[in-house]
Amino acid sequence: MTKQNVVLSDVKSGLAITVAVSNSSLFSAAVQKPLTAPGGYITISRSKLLKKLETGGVTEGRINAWVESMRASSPTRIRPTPSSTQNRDEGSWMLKHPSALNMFEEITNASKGKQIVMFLDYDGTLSPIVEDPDRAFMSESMRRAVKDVAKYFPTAIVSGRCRDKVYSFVRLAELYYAGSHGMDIKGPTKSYRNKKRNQPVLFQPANEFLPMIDEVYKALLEKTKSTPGAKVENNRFCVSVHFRCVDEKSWTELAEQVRSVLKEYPKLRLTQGRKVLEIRPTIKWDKGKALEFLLESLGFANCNNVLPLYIGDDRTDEDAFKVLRNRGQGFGILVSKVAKETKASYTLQEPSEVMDFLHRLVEWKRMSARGHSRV
Ligand SMILES: O=P(O)(O)OC[C@H]1O[C@H](O[C@H]2O[C@H](CO)[C@@H](O)[C@H](O)[C@H]2O)[C@H](O)[C@@H](O)[C@@H]1O
Repeated sequence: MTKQNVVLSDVKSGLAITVAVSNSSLFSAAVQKPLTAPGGYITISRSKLLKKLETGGVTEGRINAWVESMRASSPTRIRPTPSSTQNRDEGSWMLKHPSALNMFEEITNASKGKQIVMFLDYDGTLSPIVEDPDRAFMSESMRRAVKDVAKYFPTAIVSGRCRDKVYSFVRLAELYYAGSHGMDIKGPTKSYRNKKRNQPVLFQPANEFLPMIDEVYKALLEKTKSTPGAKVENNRFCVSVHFRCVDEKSWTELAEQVRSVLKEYPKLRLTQGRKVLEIRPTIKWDKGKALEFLLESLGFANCNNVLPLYIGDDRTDEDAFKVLRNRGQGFGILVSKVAKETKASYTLQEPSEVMDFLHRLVEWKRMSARGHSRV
């Protein structure tokens, strides 16, 4: 048996991550050739995974910097008419990160002889950003586009949300789902082609943090209830504290409330998203690791015959863009209307452009399949 693939289980002990299940049997659902991977084992040591990324303590300075960066991107600060300097900066940014629609041929050319694997973030990528996180629905047309993509390419949703929640929005059983920033991974429950039900995959490296996350969720609910508009969302292996509906004047106060709760939990850390602070375990696991895990489990460990495409709009998606850059494989595509520091290669402006891109990919695949059948 080779050590080629990582297959890690949702074992009760949480982090004893060695699994005796053949990779190909776990991931056969939406996978096409050449995805018949040999089974394999890899053990990731508990200590390596649990190595803290930083001390759990979040400094006041750091919190203030996050609040400042949220303010900088808030509509009250963005000037409606960009100055010439801004125009120039946006122009050079677009040269560095051109539109994935304009570069479509380059992308498909790079995929010659390779299997495209599609990774999609949810909020701000498949659904537009809205005020109420519980109402971030995906349009029917976007659902159809994703469904079509998954007919041709293994497709995963990689989200900061709780896996069940993101599944309830997407509702496509043929996809892979990596919820809680990749800390909760499940394979397709339905094969698109033969509708056969498969054994779901589970990988939950932060299992032992569940009681702590639950506790901190309750503490945050209590602590922030005095701040109008604040919303605390339980994402199972992480917690989000939303600033979007809070008066900007109270952002520092809300951030301070978060910090005061967090200082009791040195094993948890904070990251920042779009008007949200996210609390998660200090394990070395993020969306980038989830991407690698899925690629390896699909049989693409150390392979040249794969082209991963990852589309996302958030800071947390940068971990995945970085992995693709470091591998020198595939492309990160950032969804953004404004210039941002990013490791992505290309950009799309908004979810409607993401849908156009998915449509073009399906159309291109159909055309090339027809072309081949004529030869
Ligand atoms: O990784 P993602 O799928 O992008 O999830 C990241 C966070 O997305 C959600 O919050 C964001 O979208 C909300 C709905 O549009 C919006 O109200 C909020 O301001 C955004 O930050 C989700 O609610 C969070 O739990 C996720 O962590």
